[in-house]
Amino acid sequence: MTPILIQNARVLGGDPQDILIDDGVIAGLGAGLGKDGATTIDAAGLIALPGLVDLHTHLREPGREDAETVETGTLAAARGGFTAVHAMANTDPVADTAGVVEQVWRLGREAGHADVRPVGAVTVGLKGERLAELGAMAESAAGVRVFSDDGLCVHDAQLMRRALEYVKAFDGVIAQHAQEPRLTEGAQMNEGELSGRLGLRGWPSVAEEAIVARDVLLAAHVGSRVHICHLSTKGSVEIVRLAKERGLPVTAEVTPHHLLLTDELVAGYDPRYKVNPPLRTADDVAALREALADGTIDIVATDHAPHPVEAKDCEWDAAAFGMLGLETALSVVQHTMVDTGLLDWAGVADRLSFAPARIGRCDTGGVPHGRPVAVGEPANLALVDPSTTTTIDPSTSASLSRNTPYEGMKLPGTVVATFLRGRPTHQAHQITGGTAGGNT
Ligand SMILES: NC(=O)N[C@@H](CC(=O)O)C(=O)O
Ligand SMILES: [Zn+2]
Ligand SMILES: [Zn+2]
Repeated sequence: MTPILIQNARVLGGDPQDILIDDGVIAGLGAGLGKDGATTIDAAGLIALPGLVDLHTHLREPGREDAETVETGTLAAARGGFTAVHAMANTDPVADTAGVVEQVWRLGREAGHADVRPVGAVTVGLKGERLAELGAMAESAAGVRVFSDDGLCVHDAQLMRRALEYVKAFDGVIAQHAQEPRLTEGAQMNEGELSGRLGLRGWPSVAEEAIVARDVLLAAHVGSRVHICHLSTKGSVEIVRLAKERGLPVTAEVTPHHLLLTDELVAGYDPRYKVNPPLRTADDVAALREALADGTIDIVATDHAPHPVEAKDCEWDAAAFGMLGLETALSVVQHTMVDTGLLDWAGVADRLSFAPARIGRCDTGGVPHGRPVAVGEPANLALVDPSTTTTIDPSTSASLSRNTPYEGMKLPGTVVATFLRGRPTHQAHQITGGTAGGNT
């Protein structure tokens, strides 16, 4: 492959530098680099970030290839600046065996748009009755380290304890969808004054917080890692903050939509805003932003949840829960965190690349992600233009689904290019500008 010389990129938002990519790795970093025969990219004004890592993606394959496939979902990932995604286990069949996780992992390799790290189910068939073959999934070619029944909560405390104990042996983590099922039967939106007015069954904050509190205590008791999926309430933030002050082994994620959108949007009964956990109040949003800024919440994870048109183009009650997220995540984070002064680009690199790779244990080993932008590291990179504004148009999405809540919204920032081990997996437009050194 021809070497690539990225010129004058602001690495993690710092001073402009050149990045030389050769043979899939970062071969040079500094001002005024030259390389005969390299393809050059003028990156003046662009931010260079480590390739983003999503700890929470629904790719829908196998089983719901009408909503998304590994191919289309990872293409959406590349467009969003991601070089690795963790594919949730709530597929059909469920990813609860070494065979299924290896199949998903292999499909990712074949597509080649982003590395796919399968998440293994905690319980057989997501039924919450007995543990799946966690060890076999960990030892499989997919090397699973993250286990989750996401979509459903592992609500049986004894099963949760056993799962936490089991994954300790291979440094795995249980990613919990924190939802007390008895407190959320038939729930349709955030419980509050508005749910009463709209006549929709409420999903109370305490249903999340009760599980977060329990699992933090269980993880402490067992000495094993728990990760909280899509944290959505101020109360959950307070519990995680307290747990971290005590040094307990807990990490947490927030989605882009919970950083931006509130339950007020539900007033029009538009199922685009139907998601689990539900959109909460402005007070919750403020607490989530603050927690992401101060590190109480470790990462942003998209919870990219594609659904076919018929699952969303219907009455609120009948509609599916979930929103697209991969292609818009960075723009929403820029809008809510960077442009508000809460986080700088180095912070964005941490919350969307370094930290998720550490939690998913893909920061070391054969094809590492979330590595520093430094000489000798794999050239997994995203180039971002923060000065642009785009009106979100679902018809241009790489996803097979269209259920974005941002349709028509103006959001800042464009992912101009993404590189996976030096190979461009996305280019917003032709960015290469000829050949460096000598004749062009
Ligand atoms: N977030 C959602 O509303 N839906 C997810 C499941 C989940 O993440 O809990 C899905 O699989 O569609
Ligand atoms: Zn979930
Ligand atoms: Zn999910």
